[in-house]
Amino acid sequence: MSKLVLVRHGESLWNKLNIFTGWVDVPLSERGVKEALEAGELLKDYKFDVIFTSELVRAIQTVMLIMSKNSSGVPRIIHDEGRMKKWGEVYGEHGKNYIPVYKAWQLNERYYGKLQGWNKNYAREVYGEEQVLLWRRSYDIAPPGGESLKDTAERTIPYFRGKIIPELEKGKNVLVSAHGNSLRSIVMHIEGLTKEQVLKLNIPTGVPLIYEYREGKLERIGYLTRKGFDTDLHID
Ligand SMILES: O=C(O)[C@H](O)COP(=O)(O)O
Repeated sequence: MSKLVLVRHGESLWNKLNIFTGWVDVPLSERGVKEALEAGELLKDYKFDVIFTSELVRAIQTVMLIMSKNSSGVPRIIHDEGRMKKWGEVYGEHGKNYIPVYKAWQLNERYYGKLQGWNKNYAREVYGEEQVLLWRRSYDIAPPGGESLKDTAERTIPYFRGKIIPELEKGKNVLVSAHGNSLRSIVMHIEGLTKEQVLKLNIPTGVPLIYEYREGKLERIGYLTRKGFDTDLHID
């Protein structure tokens, strides 16, 4: 049996300012750093064999802060090409003692198009509460020039099935660091949620969501909190 741990990055500087972020590459806020360290504390005895993160710095920071508390090994970013790949090779015994970290644009946040950089309250004033909620939470309504959750799923799910599931099948424990909406699309897929249910699914920042992989199936264990497991997905 292997484990899958999904984590949404800690609060970013633009989450704090309530600004649509999408693919804008902004870092964690101080609170986000604390959230990531706290997630690391909760996960400190988990053994990870492989790590996946989006290419955005807030997800990379989160996973590295988590791993700074973890004793399973040293995370090492795997680069695909050029000098970064060649000159980053490791020789000798430490060549084996690391946890590979794969960065994938497919796990990036939903592309928010023309809304990137807009304050969410200002967007509500201009377009109305209901419209903005549909852009943020509906399954197939895309924000202007951006991706709907369905569009996002068209890149996250093939990656999840093609790269992440095979690691679980090999018996590896996997940590994935990504974003509110890229994770909503993955959780929708794992849990078989309907379009109506996904509208109400909000994934909290920095709280690990744990699954166990058994006989080809992912079984939810729950959100790992200081008080133990919260088994509810909180679709209200
Ligand atoms: O991209 C963003 O602004 C956030 O990461 C997620 O935003 P949302 O909660 O509006 O989908």
